[in-house]
Amino acid sequence: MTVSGQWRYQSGFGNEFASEALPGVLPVGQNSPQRVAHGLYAEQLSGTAFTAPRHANRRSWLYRIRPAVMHEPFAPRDHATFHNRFNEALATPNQLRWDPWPLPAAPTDFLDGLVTVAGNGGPDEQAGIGIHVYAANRSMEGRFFYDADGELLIVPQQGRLRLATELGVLEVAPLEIAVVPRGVRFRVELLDEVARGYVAENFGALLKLPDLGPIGANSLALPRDFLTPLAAYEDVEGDFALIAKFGGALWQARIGHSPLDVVAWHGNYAPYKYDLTRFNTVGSISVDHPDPSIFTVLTSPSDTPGTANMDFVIFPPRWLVAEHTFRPPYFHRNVASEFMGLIEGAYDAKAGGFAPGGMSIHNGMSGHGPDAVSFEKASAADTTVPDHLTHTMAFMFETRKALRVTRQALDSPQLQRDYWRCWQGLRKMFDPARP
Ligand SMILES: O=C(O)Cc1cc(O)ccc1O
Ligand SMILES: [Fe+2]
Repeated sequence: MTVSGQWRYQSGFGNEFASEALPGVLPVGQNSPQRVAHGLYAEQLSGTAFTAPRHANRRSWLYRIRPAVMHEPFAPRDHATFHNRFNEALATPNQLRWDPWPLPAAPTDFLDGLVTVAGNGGPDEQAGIGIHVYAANRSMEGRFFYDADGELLIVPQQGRLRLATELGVLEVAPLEIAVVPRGVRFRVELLDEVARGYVAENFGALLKLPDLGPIGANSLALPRDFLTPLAAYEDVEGDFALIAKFGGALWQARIGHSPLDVVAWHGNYAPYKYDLTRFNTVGSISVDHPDPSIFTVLTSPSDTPGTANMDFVIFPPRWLVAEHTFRPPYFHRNVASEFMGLIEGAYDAKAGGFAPGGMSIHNGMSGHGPDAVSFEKASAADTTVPDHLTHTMAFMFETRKALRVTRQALDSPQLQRDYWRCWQGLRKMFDPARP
């Protein structure tokens, strides 16, 4: 299938965008004219309550070939591995780490290749996150998906994806991320042989840029580096499937046409992508290791000020210059819970065992930090010279509630049952006589 339109983007975060794949479609001075140009239908897609304060209000107007309601009834549909059942096992205080998630042997598309690893909260609470991995070797064909339960933050680790969405086409490669808003219908095509990555399903408030406080008006992720697609549509009929995630479960309906039929749209509720290598990383130029909140790309606030429903945090290449400082991540226990993934390279707190495509979970108040080898190395390092961390990109989905791990993730052969041992070599060094 081909999509008509242009593969180009509009820049900015949460702007009032406007885009036409055919000129003259967008009505002027109103949103819902009696008759839309070219016989299109007008449809609103709301991403926040109608009455949300203006600064937080998100919605778009779509001008499309057929309204979204045109499909046959939905019926529940099984998915063996993608769900929101976060109470299958006790929430564990154990530190957990997994080897890279395996690539599929059988033909598998993005949707079939989704595996739920952990999560908290859920769609009914409108709070919490689902954490999933995907591994695929073919494009979605003849089917379209939307998630009514949360927005999807997609973090490719291997292989480029083309996300053909109602609002246009996004191409994302490893070291880029994409966000598909709640409700937006899309198809995932593979641009390489295989694709693997991570997905956060955000049930809470929409992801937004963090406040910068005393950092000032710039730094971290810059709004103009976020890219939203131009309108692009396909006018295709056939026997297709529309798959919805609704209420934590999957549903499927027949649909006689491609729902990616939006010829023009305007508004501030739309998918976007961001190149992580654009992140303007800020850190200490004196002493000590700042808390990783300084590396926040996007945050979903909770109802408690300063306490996020989820943060998306990255650990990009950077200079470490702090003097007489233990430079890697410190030992710590965190009130929040941390899921980490690795896109490329190595992570400076883990000398081994944390490989690209792998992941770890350190739940609230569970001790963690550098492994014994990393600790020894950083304790002996010369901190009068800068250290350049290159070719590395780890990330964290941090969330206020404990991460409840799914049965399939706990039982998987990828789980490193000896992870705890990486800290057991930390030597007792205490000696009251030692300076
Ligand atoms: O646990 C981790 O590796 C993530 C992390 C990194 C850091 O630099 C400080 C705190 C923290 O939780
Ligand atoms: Fe941590």
